[in-house]
Amino acid sequence: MADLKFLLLYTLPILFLSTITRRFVIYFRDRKFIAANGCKPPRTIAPLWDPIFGIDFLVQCLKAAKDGRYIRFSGGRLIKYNYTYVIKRWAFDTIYTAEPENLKHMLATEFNNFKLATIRVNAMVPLFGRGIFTTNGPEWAHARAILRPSFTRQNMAPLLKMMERHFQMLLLQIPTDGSTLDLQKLFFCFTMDTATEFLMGRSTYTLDPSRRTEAERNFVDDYLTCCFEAVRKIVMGNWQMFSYNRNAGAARDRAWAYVDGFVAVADDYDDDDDDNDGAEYNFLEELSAQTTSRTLLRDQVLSVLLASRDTTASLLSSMFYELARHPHTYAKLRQEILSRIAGELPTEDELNNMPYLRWCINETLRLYPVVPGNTREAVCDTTIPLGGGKDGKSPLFVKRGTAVVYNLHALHRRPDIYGTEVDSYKPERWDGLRPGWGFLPFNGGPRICLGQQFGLTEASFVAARMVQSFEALEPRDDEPWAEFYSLVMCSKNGVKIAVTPAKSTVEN
Ligand code: HEM
Repeated sequence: MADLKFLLLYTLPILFLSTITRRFVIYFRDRKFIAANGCKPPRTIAPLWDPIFGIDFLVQCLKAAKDGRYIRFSGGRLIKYNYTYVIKRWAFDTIYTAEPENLKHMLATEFNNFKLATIRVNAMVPLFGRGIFTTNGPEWAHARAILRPSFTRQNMAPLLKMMERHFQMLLLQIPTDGSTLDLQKLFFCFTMDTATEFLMGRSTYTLDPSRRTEAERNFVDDYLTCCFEAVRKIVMGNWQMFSYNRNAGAARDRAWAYVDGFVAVADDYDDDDDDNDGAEYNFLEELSAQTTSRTLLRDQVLSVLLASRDTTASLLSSMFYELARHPHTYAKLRQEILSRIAGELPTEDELNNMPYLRWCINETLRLYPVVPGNTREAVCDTTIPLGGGKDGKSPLFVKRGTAVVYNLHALHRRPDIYGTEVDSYKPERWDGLRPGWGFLPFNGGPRICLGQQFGLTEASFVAARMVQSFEALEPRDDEPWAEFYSLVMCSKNGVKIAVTPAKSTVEN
């Protein structure tokens, strides 16, 4: 009884007072910071029916995601709210932006003031380990430093040879009798096969069942289970800490064990080794010269697999979705490619010197950014340069821990950067266009995509080989574009087309 009296008389009031004092201190500290940095209140605070948890906004997001239009929905809000707005909930604010200056500030100029979103890191680390894609600060810098040499020293010739072997398998899956195929499915298999061979020296052979073993089949299944689980956790946000998925845990253990097998023998690879599967280049072998930590090697391999496989497949799928619907563009692209490399395999130099091909790729990445939405979290009290004040031209205060969400759907459709008809697929708009921080398919600043050149070369190679192999494409799907958005964005309905084979093709 005496204890309760003590609690009521002293402890609770002290707790209450200290909370109030802390709030005051933070409030005045924030005011001082805001004044010193010239920050103004947000130009736009999006209205919420439920200002406590923002349930109404959450329901709208989930409904849009279910209908395959989440990115269009969230990008549309940014366009409506002048490219930067704030959602204020009881416990926290979130800032949304599609302003090039804000992005440059956050991703480059003030890089150290922002980190990857905690929700993403918490969702992915248990499944993919602590690789470049899931870490921040010195741990990320170390990962980037040991991975960079493998990308900068890359001689693409052996990789193009490897891609051609897998492309031959892809060709065998394409019916030439005018029947319908889903090209997206094939592209995702192709990039799984090339990425695994590039990274571990042994392909998963999803396009070549005659060479695929049980181990590869299981690895692909387990890897996909981990990807789905990561997305599920990201969608659950902070509630993910209460979720437990035994199947995903078991899939993770098997996938790690599979990669560990390659890590263990990385030092022993040589060109004549059967285990090396005839691979002309081995990433793990290169990487093992940078570090002896097997865990680190495995985590980096899984991170790069994640970063490379779905991204390139998504770009190729969206590109052929549009090319099948724009026969004139396809004919023009064919003309460029055949005029330079009619009956031969393309080299890296040739691929890098075909302007129309690059315009088609850029236009695809503009309309269908592979990673269309992303988030950074403030690691300290900081600012972004635009979005404050009545005209939105003043800096906006970003409190430590606040998430800043950026959306490429809105950024890539800004009429002030891209002119008219921003929703149409027009590769010609890239003639002389230099959008700078208004075009961010590979991100920017110190965390810019490490595999940009690899991804562009692989996409260009496959596009050129498709164009050499097929005279015309025909869309076989009347559905309007709907997004399937998991770790990357692709078409919910696949890319259903039919092909007309070319009269003459490449002699291998
Ligand atoms: C069309 C193809 C690709 C696109 C559009 C793309 C896009 C991106 C984007 C947007 C990021 C930043 C993600 C973030 O910070 O949240 C990123 C990071 C990364 N990408 Fe790519 N990527 C592509 C292909 C590749 C390929 C083929 C590889 C490897 C072979 C690769 C390796 C990486 C790595 C290692 C990172 C992490 C960089 C870091 O955090 O420092 N990417 N990529």
